[in-house]
Amino acid sequence: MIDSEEFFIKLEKHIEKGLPFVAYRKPKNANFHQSTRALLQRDFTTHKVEDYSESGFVFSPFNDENDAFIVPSEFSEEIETEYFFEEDHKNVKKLDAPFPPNQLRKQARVEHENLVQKGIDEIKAGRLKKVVLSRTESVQHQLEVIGIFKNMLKKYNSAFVYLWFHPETGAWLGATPETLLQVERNKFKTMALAGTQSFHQTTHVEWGEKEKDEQQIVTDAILENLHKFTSDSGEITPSKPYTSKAGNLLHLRTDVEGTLNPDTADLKKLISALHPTPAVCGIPKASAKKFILKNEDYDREFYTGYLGELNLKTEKKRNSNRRNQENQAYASISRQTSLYVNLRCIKLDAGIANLFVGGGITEGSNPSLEWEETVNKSHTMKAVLVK
Ligand SMILES: C=C(O[C@@H]1C=C(C(=O)O)C=C[C@H]1O)C(=O)O
Repeated sequence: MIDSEEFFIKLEKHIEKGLPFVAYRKPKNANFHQSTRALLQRDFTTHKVEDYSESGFVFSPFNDENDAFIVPSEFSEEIETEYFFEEDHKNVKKLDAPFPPNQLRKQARVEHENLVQKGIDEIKAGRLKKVVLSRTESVQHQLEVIGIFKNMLKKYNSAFVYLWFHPETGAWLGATPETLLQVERNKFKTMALAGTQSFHQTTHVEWGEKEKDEQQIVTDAILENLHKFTSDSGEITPSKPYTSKAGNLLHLRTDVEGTLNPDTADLKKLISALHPTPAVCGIPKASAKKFILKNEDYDREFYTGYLGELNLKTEKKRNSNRRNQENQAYASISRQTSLYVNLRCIKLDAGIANLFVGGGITEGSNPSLEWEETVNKSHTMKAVLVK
């Protein structure tokens, strides 16, 4: 553990040199704050994931035909610090004023509503059941990259917050509420996250039939996709759907966990069975992906891809509430995979921040409300671009 000043100086030096690195913090767990960690690669070599036996931090695009990058532990310095604030409970301010002029927004609105309508038509024609459609928005920002990252760490305790830099991908930052997959030994966890509404001081809210249906579709698809990895000797248990807060938004969420059948569970196959999930792509997966690649008029790149620790050596902290014998087990070293879906993210270009926002479309979707949802989602990122 180093102090946070030294931690951020090390990141800055890496940025100056243009070397690949990642800094990140996992979501707060039952009020227990996670430390902020970084993997700082020592040289300029580009490493790609080959067979998912690698150890390090992976950064994978939406389109899984393209390569996934990795900052390997083997060639990196690992550092860790404590850096957190109790700001998460506050509402994220709506920041419409300083951002793009109305003219631009009108055009963007029409374009996004047309795209959503196209998706609805495709669903009504019976060719798709659900499709997630998105757009990008470019805004100017005044803060340098570490300042934006610190803002994310301050504001979003319950998200997975990261800053990724690689000379081949550029700088990306995000605060995502969505787990793709966590695996430790033969235990796994994932979630079905879909349905969105604004947060107004309470998480005790009602959900409409459209949101409940949409979220159930995602849960069912995840359970079905995982079945072959858990059947026979493994098991899988979904929670009841519940409301989960993410910045200024609420989502409907089901946690799924279980044990894997060691004969069929292979990390590469498991990831490709899940990614891209119906929470960011659609159903059926292949046709939804095709529709997205053809009809969205920009390249998602790493937005709605996944990222996180891959087979990373982790020393479990002792838990003083447990009996001695169990403490022994909890102090052991294991390999952990902790992957998140790359949502609520920003790609930085000199002076410009490109934001990415989307939403799930089903037969009952309304284009104008879908536009509003993307505007609400964009506040998560806009709020960290200002002082
Ligand atoms: C696609 C995004 O979010 C996804 C879509 C959601 C929805 O349609 O309600 C909710 C959470 C995410 O699974 C995004 O944030 O860009």
